[in-house]
Amino acid sequence: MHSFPLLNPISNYPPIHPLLLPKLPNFHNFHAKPTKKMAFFGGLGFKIRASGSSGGSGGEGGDGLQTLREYMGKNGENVGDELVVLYSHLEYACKRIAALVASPFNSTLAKDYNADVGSDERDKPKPLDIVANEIILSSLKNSGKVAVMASEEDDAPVWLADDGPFVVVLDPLDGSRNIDASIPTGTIFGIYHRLVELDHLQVEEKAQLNSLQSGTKLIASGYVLYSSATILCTSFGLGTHAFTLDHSTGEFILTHPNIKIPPRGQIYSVNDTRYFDWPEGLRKYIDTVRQGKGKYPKKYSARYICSLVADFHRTLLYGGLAMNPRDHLRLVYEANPLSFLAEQAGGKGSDGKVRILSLQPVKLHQRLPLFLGSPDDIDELESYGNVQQKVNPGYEV
Ligand SMILES: O=P(O)(O)OC[C@H]1O[C@](O)(COP(=O)(O)O)[C@@H](O)[C@@H]1O
Repeated sequence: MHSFPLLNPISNYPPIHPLLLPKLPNFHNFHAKPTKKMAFFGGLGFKIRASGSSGGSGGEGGDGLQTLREYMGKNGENVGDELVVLYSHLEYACKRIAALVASPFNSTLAKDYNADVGSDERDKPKPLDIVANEIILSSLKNSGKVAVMASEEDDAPVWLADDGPFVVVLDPLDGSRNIDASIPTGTIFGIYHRLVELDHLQVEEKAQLNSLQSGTKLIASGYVLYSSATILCTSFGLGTHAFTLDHSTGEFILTHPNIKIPPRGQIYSVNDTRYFDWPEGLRKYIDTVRQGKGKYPKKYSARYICSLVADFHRTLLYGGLAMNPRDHLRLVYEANPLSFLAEQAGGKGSDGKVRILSLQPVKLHQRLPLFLGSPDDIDELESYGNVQQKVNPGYEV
């Protein structure tokens, strides 16, 4: 029997430094610029032209492909060098997380950690959440561009650099409770400018206040979906665009420029075993659309992965609604960044009554009902009035 050397999945992405590689065809070079040939090996054997407000076609390397870095650069959306540096560190962290969640070692890490954790596991951070958090923290620190990082996994925001121009809020690994079944997971992030007018305050206070900015102040947000493909979907305020990781080159390639959510979908996404804890309005709405008796005379179907990034990603592409009607998801780390993306794609983010981005966060870990999706579907849902689940007894699974 062969025995394979044990690689630490956390510290081995990319697995081999390119300078140590023997002379191989260039699709093995993780740092090379994508070419058509390399893209073929990565499964991206088609041409894409960036559309959108940037004027778009600039930044392509003549091969019809555009990387995230090119898209952000001077010939693309031109978001500024500092944000480009920040994104390259964030990208790197997310590639490491993608490698980690796909690694045979992730369950080993989980077991080691769980040995020390008490019986009330459900709302405790899962081990991979913590590892992912550390990976992102270290990358953001190295970028030198982040003043403060506020993470769902930390009680308080971490102050990183006095002169960092940006504030990053994030959920490092959402959906990780299903990781043992290889269910898709995701990283969600939002980016604000550092509030220079708060620079004179004590670190704790300015860290907190910078992280509690209203969603209307977001300058960028995004998610990375770890699924059959690793997809980084982002917006800098000029549309929502998705980039797929080409594993042969290590580059995120623009595959879904200017996503437009359909005005209506035919899918609702919710944990509907909670039906009997729902208020009358929400029950009525779901009963109506699944019978095809709503304003859109089609019978709706249910899809619920129970992984917010995956449910939201599908909703962005196919339309309909992704919702969690109880006070469970977080305004700062999840609802605001995803609502920003939804709006930039022509969709809506609502708490069932008002626009998510209009809410001023008062607590870092503030939870709320969240409804994201097609504009006409969200409007119809809100018209039922009473759709927020106030009964929240706690659920075991
Ligand atoms: O238990 P519910 O209400 O179906 O909630 C599921 C949602 O919770 C999440 O798992 C996040 O919850 P955690 O932050 O506790 O992991 C989402 O990915 C998912 O959409």
